[in-house]
Amino acid sequence: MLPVVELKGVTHAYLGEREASLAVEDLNLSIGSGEFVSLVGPSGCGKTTLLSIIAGLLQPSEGEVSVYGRPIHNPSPEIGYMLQQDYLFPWRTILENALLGLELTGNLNEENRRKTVELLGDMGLAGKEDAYPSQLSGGMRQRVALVRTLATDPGLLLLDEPFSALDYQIKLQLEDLVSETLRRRGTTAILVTHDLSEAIAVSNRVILLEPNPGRIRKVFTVPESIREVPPLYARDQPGFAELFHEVWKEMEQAGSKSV
Ligand SMILES: Nc1ncnc2c1ncn2[C@@H]1O[C@H](COP(=O)(O)OP(=O)(O)OP(=O)(O)O)[C@@H](O)[C@H]1O
Repeated sequence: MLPVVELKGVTHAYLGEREASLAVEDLNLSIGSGEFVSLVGPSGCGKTTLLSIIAGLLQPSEGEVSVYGRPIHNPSPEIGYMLQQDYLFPWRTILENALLGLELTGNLNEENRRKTVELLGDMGLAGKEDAYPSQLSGGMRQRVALVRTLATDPGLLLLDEPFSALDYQIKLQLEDLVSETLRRRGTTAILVTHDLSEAIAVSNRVILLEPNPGRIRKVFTVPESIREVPPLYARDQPGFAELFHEVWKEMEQAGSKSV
């Protein structure tokens, strides 16, 4: 089957006034349909750069990126992008915020509106449609942002530390909710996170990048015994602690890579 995301020899250098700095170098990666992949690694190893390239927001200096078999040069409605901050408009109600993506892509109709209301309900936000963002908790606002992203039904979802600003308890609940929703929809997802246990709990594969320049250091496949339960319980599954230590050790070595 055709991969959803394919990177071939992707290199990116940011051009400064005097010199260019190599952010990522020769990345090769293939992500299949419905797969959940996490990108982890020390600060500055190129996780956000890579996500921006896959989103079509940044053109790599070298190499090829394709999504659904087509080269990516611009953002596309097939690709949803969710960030750490929720970026809800304070003057719009929850439902109006949730419908924004559909409005912008010219896809707002009665059917999609009904589906979005349903999705708000799935995310535990029933009855909040007419509230304003300031009346909601941080965790609720983040769920609205997720509904807004999912409402356009992207086949590929890019998540850049979407849970990192939340309380631990809320973060665990959201991991479960997101993971369940994406599995049900068959959405392919790439998550950038600094939280190794989150990465292992939600993913099929954990990709460890190393810095200077950003390269793939190691790919860890999460065993089925961990995948078969929701993320909240994955942490208690046999093999979880061992895999966590393995990734942790490798990440420490990646972090000590000299400039
Ligand atoms: N706009 C930019 N201009 C110049 N250099 C940049 C720019 N954005 C990132 N870089 C550099 O590219 C490298 C990779 O940065 P990137 O933000 O992709 O890493 P990251 O792994 O997401 O980091 P973090 O975990 O700290 O968010 C770093 O050396 C960074 O300084």
